[in-house]
Parts: sequence; structure tokens; C-alpha cells
Amino acid sequence: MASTQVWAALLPILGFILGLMTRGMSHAKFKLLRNKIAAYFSSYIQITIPEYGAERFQGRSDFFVAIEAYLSDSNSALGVRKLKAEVVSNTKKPQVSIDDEQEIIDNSFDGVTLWWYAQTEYPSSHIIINHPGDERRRFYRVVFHKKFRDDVINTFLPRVIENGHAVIANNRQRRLFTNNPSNRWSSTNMWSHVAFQHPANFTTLAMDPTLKEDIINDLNAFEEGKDYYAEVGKAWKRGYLLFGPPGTGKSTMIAAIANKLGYDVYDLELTAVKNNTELRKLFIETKEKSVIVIEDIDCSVNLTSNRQNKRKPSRKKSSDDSDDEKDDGDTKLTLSGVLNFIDGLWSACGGERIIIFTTNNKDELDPALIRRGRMDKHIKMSYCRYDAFKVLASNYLKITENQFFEKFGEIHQLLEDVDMSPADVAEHLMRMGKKKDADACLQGLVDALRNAKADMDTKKKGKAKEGERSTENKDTVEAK
Ligand SMILES: Nc1ncnc2c1ncn2[C@@H]1O[C@H](COP(=O)(O)OP(=O)(O)OP(=O)(O)O)[C@@H](O)[C@H]1O
Repeated sequence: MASTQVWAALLPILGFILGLMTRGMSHAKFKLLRNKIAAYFSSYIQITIPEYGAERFQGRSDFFVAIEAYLSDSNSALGVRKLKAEVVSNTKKPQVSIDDEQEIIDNSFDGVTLWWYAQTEYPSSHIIINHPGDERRRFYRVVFHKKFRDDVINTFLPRVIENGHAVIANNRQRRLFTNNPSNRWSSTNMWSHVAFQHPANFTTLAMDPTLKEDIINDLNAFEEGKDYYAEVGKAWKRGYLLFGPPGTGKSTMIAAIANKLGYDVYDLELTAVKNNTELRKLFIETKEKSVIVIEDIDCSVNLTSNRQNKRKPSRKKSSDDSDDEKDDGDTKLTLSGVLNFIDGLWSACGGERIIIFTTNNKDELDPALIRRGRMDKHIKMSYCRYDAFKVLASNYLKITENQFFEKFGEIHQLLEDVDMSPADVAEHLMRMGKKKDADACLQGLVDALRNAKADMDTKKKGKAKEGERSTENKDTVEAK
């Protein structure tokens, strides 16, 4: 870069000499000539990235914004003394970027050095301003040796964009969307949103540790799988079916997934969707890096019985189900519409989406809806067993197994015997009202579990007696 600095110093002198030589030439022509001569002698290339490109009316250029984010996060920028900060909508914290005339020497690309500069120019007064009140023209300039031209353009700058997007995604305030009924739609408000601030995470999620690890690994593979999905020719999306009794943590798991991946959540209320066309429109409006959720899919729409009824031999029509459904698609939401939503052509738009269905009754769902490839992973959320309990005890009471086992060790066996949901166990562990300390909470839980077990035992005995009685009756009938 030493030679660039030499050139930078020489440019004004060159300019002066040229000025003498080109007296009478217009300013623009003169500048052009000066730059041409400088470029001819220099071994360095510079690329300018303006804040507003040709599409100025559409807002700031994506490239500029990505560079801004990339540089704000880059280790190379740590030495920069002059920074500026602004609050940008939909971000969690002020956005810090390098100030004008600052230089960042960036060695993060395989030994190639890039020099970044942030600059602002004020146009002369006769230029028409597109954004009244904002006459500035801001731009980034990146300088590098010309032998790296292809590498920089084809590899490094795309990497800058990708890294910049990741930084933006990280800083962004995530959102929870829900769909509006179509009679209230305009072109921009199919979805309403609020800030997504659910505290759930995989550390506090109480479940079988092996299953938890398996899910975390699956999510990691998905997150890093962009190239893999492209290689195998699959859209970059994954379907999870969460099933299990109420209160076992299905919604909590969704929040933990969204928090882990840093995604927005689209909570799709199918009962507000009139037909397949509306469903497709809603899908197109969702953004990448999102979790799309349909909770209680078995209750949302009568998808299951529609299809089963059509399969009954008594039906008059002989055409296949999908044809039947195609006919309905413009007026109704059908199973084939939902299947298309999950893995039709439209579902591949944008990529990087997780689609999650939850249900309390997996067996009632149409197999087509949950077959692998659509719902790639079926996750059973179960009652609270001992391993899950230890997590809840740590979350709610801040105690470990060593601290409670001596006094309340029977919890272990009770939880294996009794089906109690994590939501119910958690309720016992809340320090509320008279339950001021951990012992009081645990004692309450033990009592509840003992009672539940006693009820179960009584029921079991009752059933056994009934069984005995019916066998006796049978024997008597046979003896007669
Ligand atoms: N596995 C779990 N780990 C941690 N907390 C849990 C778990 N399951 C339930 N909870 C607690 O119980 C509350 C209710 O759980 P959640 O809504 O996630 O259950 P759900 O399975 O989605 O229930 P439903 O089927 O009724 O919608 C949560 O807010 C959370 O505090």
C-alpha cells in the first residue's frame, strides 16, 4: 500500500502540472484525464460502492448496507478511532460504522489486503437532489492490488456481502408475525408483527438429553447446510413435527429453535385462511431465516377428514383426490394446498426456512401431511421424566441433584411412574404464595405425585377386579 500512499501524495502535484498543461479544459474533462493517467501508472484498483445506486428511489443499496455492517463487525476496524452511530429501525442496538476519511486495512481474505475507505461528497449546487435535505453522497471505496482483481470481485466481495448480511441478521430485532384475515389485506399488511422476545432456549428446555442433543445437531447441520442442500438439489428448508400431550413444551421448543437460529417466527393461523391461493400469497410474503409455525394442525382445518371421506368407496367421483382438491382450491383450503405450501415449487422461494407443525394427536393426521421429506423430523415431546425434572429444578429453584436428592430422592421413581407434564411440574416449582423456598416447592410436588400415583393404583386395581369378574362370568357361562 506504500505505493498507493505515494500516489495519493503525488496526485495533487500531478494535478497541478496537468492543470498548467490543460488550461482552458473543462473541469470534468480535466478530472477524467487526471484519473486516467493515475490509473495507468498505479498497480492498484479501486471500486466505489455508492450508498444509493441506480435504484436510488428504492432506498439504500444492499451492497453498501452489507459493507457497512461487515466493517462495523470486522476485527480490522478495531483500531479505527473515528466511528459514527445511528439508530436504524428494527435493530436492537445503535448501528456503529466507520466515519469518513478513515482507513481500514483488511487482511482477513487469504492473505490479500484490501483497504477500505468511507467517504462523503457534497455535489455542486446545480445538481438536482433526489432526497431533499440529504445532499450528501456517501460511498465506500475499496482498494486492492490489480493481480487480485478476479479473486476480489468473484470471491471476496460476495463474502463481504454474506458476512454483512449475517451481522445485520444478528443485530436485528426479531419479529413474531401472525396472518391477518384477507378482508383486511392491502399489499403490505398480510402479516402483523410484534417484537419476538421469548426467553426459551435449549439450556432451559426440559426434555430427554439425548433427544435434545439430536435436535441441536440437526439444527446446526441445517444452519450450515446451504451448500449441501444446493449440492443435493433440495430446497433449503426443513420440516419438524412436534407432537405430544398438552404442556410438554411444543411451543417452548419452537421459541428455543427460533432463538437458537436467530430467525423470525410466522405463526400461521390456518382458520383465517380461506383458500389455497391465500395460503400461497401468505407464504410468498414470508422472509428467509424464519420459522413458519402451524400450531395444533389437527384442529386448524379439517384437512384429515376431507381426504379420508374422499377415499370412502361409496363416493361417486372416481377421479383421484388431488383432482378433487384442485377443483376446490380456489374456494377452499385443501390438503393439497397445504402440501404445496410445504414442498411445492413456491415453498423453495428464498430458502432457509423451518416449517413446524404441532399436534396433540399425531395419529389423526393424514400420513401425506407428515411423511418424511415434508416433516423431516418427528419429535415426541413427552411427560416430565427425571432428567427433564433436573433441568426444571435448576431453572426454577437453582438447585442441583446433589442438593435435593437426599431429602426428595423418591421424585425419581415417582416421575417414572406418573405421567405429569413439564408444565405441571414447573407450576409446582414456582416460588409463589406460601411456597417460599425450594423444600416447600419440592414437598408440594412430591405430594401431588404421590396422590397421582395413588389414583393410578386405585384405577389399576379396579380394572384388575373388573377383569377377574369378567373371567369368572365367562367360566360360569362355559361351565353351564
Ligand atoms: N419441556 C419443557 N421445558 C421447559 N418448560 C416447559 C416445558 N414444557 C412446558 N414448559 C412450561 O410450561 C408452559 C407451557 O408449555 P408449552 O406451551 O410449551 O406446551 P405445549 O406442549 O405447547 O402445550 P399445548 O399443546 O397445550 O399448546 C411453558 O410456558 C413452560 O413454562
